[in-house]
Amino acid sequence: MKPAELLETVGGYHALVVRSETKVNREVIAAGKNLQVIARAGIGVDNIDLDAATGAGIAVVNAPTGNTVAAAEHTMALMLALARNVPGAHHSLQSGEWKRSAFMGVEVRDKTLGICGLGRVGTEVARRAQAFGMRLVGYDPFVAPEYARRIGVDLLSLDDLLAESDFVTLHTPLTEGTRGMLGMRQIETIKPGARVINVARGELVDEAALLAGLESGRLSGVALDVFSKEPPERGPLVEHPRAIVTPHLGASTREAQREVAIEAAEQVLAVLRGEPARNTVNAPFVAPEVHEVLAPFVPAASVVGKLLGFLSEGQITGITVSYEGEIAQHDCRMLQAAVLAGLLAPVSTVNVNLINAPVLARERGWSVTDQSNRVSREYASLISATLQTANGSLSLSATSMRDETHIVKFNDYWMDIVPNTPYLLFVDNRDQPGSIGAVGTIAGRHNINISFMGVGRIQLRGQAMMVIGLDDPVPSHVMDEIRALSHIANARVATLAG
Ligand SMILES: NC(=O)c1ccc[n+]([C@@H]2O[C@H](COP(=O)([O-])OP(=O)(O)OC[C@H]3O[C@@H](n4cnc5c(N)ncnc54)[C@H](O)[C@@H]3O)[C@@H](O)[C@H]2O)c1
Ligand SMILES: O=C(O)[C@H](O)COP(=O)(O)O
Repeated sequence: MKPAELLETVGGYHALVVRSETKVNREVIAAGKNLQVIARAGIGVDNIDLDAATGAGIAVVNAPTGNTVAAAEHTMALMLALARNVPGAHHSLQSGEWKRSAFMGVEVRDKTLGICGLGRVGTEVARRAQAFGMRLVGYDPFVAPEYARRIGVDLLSLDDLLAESDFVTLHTPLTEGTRGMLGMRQIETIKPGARVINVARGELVDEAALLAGLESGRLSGVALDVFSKEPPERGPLVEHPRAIVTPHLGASTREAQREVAIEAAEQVLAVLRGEPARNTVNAPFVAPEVHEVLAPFVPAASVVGKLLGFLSEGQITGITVSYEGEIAQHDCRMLQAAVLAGLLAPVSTVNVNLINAPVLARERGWSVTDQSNRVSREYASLISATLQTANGSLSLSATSMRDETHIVKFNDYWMDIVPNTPYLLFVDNRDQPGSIGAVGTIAGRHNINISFMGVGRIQLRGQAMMVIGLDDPVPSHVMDEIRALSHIANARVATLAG
């Protein structure tokens, strides 16, 4: 689709699947009112505005393994084409010439191949280059020397790699640390006669420096599959007789496209079903076995957040979420996000979910902290949150039993209520005969149906917390009537419906 057509169409869809050419910018994301997931049928997500997607609560997933071999094979194709001048010789013969001496090549055997980035593609390139009898050196500060040794690569600094390599191939992602990693200084000091291959990202190299290297003769050749601007302008680099260029074909094999399509589609389905997707780029990955343990606590976490929001008074400054028991054995960021989403959804105009809730909380300047305790004395698993506000703090704890959320503690009051009514009335009262009846009488007089009631008290005839499940809303004048009762210190209503 052309950008204008995409903008016009995207609003009608829940999922968008793209390759690198489609720019999923802020405008597209804003127009994608129903989008829940953007899938990149490939690796690089530099064409997707991740901040905008995260802010809008849209999951971004990629397919990082399906095209690895295709990219590695294209690298080998370009390396051999550079060594043997294949495109130039082909072009010459097709234009009627028979020039054998003009296309004298070099062998790759016994040559040094410098691999920058020893990830998936870099590793596959190393395996294949070994079969050609090449000496392998690598630059990747993020892999262990033991790993490099296992794949037959000697780790070097970038400068040493450039000084020793006959062929240099780039396989890093584009990051602020890798942008322009082959610049003017590197090309000026690279081993004389070196050949450079880039099947990763155009911005990793300074294209003017490459051209200068070709023109000065420092570089014997360059092979580029990717460009800082795609398609690139025609010009001296793209048209240089010792440059081989392909239009971003690294992943373009039938096999790779089938694999990345499957990888992307499976994850789109997972996100739409509310299950964890393997390669979510803008949210923490939750392994299926961990998801199984944590998922039942998501509704409990969300109710805790929602109730705290309704019950809090005064400016919110921060929140502490704690996990006890079995859930605390796992990475609980998903539950923290559920508490925050529960808290933020009723007061936000944007769709709040597990993806954007932490970002939205940060944007409000809240301090969000976590605590884990693998031992829970009262429940197999317990999730609690304490909200810090300008007026003090407020805490709630919940668990999940028999597929139901149970609110089991409000501040210091232990209780056990299942919040399955549209409204919950929290009443701080003095524990004395007639106090429950008085509240019930007011509700009855105003035709407000009570579904259940629970009481938590610290000591007999002391302060107590009454929690009443209601089927009907409580108008403000009725709340005033309840608050006016002599034994009532405060009363607050929370809406759970919707
Ligand atoms: N041309 C194509 O069609 C095509 C196809 C597939 C992949 N790619 C590109 O190839 C690149 C590699 O993909 P991959 O799947 O191997 O990624 P990967 O994440 O598996 O590996 C990248 C490696 O780069 C290393 N790295 C990160 N920062 C570095 C730095 N500053 N210096 C040195 N090393 C650094 C990482 O430690 C990692 O080992 C990506 O840019 C990807 O987008 C292009
Ligand atoms: O990042 C990638 O996966 C590659 O650059 C391939 O991009 P493509 O899907 O547009 O071919």
